[in-house]
Amino acid sequence: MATQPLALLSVSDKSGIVEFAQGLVQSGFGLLSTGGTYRLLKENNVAVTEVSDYTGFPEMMDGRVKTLHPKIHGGILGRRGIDDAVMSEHAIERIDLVVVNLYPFAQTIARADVTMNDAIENIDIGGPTMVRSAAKNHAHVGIVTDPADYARVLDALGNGTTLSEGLRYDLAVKAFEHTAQYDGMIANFLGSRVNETKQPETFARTLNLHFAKAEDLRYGENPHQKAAFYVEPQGTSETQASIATAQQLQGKALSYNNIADTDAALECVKAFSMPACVIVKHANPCGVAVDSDQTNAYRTAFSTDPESSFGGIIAFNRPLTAVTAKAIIDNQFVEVIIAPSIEDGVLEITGSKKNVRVLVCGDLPTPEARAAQMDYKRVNGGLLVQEQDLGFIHASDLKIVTDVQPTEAQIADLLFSWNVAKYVKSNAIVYGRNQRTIGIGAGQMSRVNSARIAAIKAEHAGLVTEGAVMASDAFFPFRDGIDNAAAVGISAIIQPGGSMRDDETIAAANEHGIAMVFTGMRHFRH
Ligand SMILES: NC(=O)c1ncn([C@@H]2O[C@H](COP(=O)(O)O)[C@@H](O)[C@H]2O)c1NC=O
Repeated sequence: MATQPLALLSVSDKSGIVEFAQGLVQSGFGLLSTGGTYRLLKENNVAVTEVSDYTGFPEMMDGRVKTLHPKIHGGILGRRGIDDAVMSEHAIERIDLVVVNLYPFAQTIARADVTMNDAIENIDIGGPTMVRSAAKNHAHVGIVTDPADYARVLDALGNGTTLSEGLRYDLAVKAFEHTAQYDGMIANFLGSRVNETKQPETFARTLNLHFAKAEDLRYGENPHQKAAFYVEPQGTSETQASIATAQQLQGKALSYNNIADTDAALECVKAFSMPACVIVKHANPCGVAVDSDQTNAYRTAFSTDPESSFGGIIAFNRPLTAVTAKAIIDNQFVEVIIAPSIEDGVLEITGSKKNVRVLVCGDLPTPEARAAQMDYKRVNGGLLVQEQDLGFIHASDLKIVTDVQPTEAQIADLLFSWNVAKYVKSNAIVYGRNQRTIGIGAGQMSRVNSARIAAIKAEHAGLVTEGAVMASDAFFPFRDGIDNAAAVGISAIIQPGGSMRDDETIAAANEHGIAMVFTGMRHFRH
């Protein structure tokens, strides 16, 4: 074998590998490679030796054993200056650079028709073993696991075969992150099939999550708390149009609370198919409106609770127009505006207030096409995991339980208010009319108090509750909530039903001449 340093190339994703290999040869490396990678390089006239020729062992067992050989792992793991004699005794050459990406396990298990055998055969063994060997021995060896790094590695090599200590360390950390994610996926897949029939279950035996730090934040919920924002690596989730993938076009860095509130606003506005505006303060919508005219939607949402909207987060489900941007900037102090996209001229307008953060998130999925992600809530010593609440109610799902039947307009307003209530912290009461909120009562320990607060807020904003509809995220345990609604002129109510005392609340609604519908679905949000 040559005395020049060797690079070992063994990749499943072969994009860019030929050009990278050519660059490595130019830099002075001799190349070793496994079957498929070897053939591709050969076809492209790159000088390369097949691993099996170097080890003297053929690849065998349909590729289960290719690189698992002391001449490979000794060449990667050998400590230069300490293990030289033993390497030379066994004719082990130095392998100074390892370029490996792994069998496509994620893509394999994403297939609807995947079998257990497909999954097992796509568990890479030799690849991670080389990745880990090289990463462990990063004092001497470079490890490249991501084709996106080929260019910077060639740049860093210049015309030599040595990478800086800093780059080798960085690549080694990346390599261990890669194998950790890979093994986590395998454990999640197999661990959700531990029953006798190996049928998939929703929750695996252990939960292995992989998030990458997007940024350190100035502080957390409060200035004395340290914080950072971690996001799902792209391509590992079905997340569409999210705060994690949104692009910030203007304004200073988002804070911890900005991120949480923008998420709340964006997820709420996704619930509407018509043009809508949601204004959020402290994770609760404080004004929501649907209107074919976006500027009207904003003005109406704002008028629900101008006090709370001050310093709020505003989300739209349609491209932000310059007219709406001007209406906002002329009207209020706003922390964040997020929309699928912005029209020409918006940034000139919002830029007049330089601290206003403007984000675009791309097109939103339609309300019913949203894919449920998992929701995580940390408790001391544990993690609560559930599916995201994407339960959707149509007019045909409603059960009318009162003598008075709701009108079509009332049903439209009931469904609108119900959609808002889903995003309000429990106990949630939403008064609405004409596709807009009139008053919102959030986060109270008693439902009747949320109802009182919604009425107080409406009055405070100069809005009339007489004739409005009311949505309650959970059933009324007593008739007092209905009596309270009647006292402020509520004409129709939407609630899940299911209380022991449903008869009493239905009787109360009948007494007051209020139409009431049950959804059969609860939307607690804690
Ligand atoms: N078994 C082994 O010794 C082995 N060594 C390398 N691999 C993988 O084989 C793939 C490349 O194969 P090929 O060059 O034959 O297309 C890479 O994803 C690499 O991670 C192996 N495959 C699976 O474990």
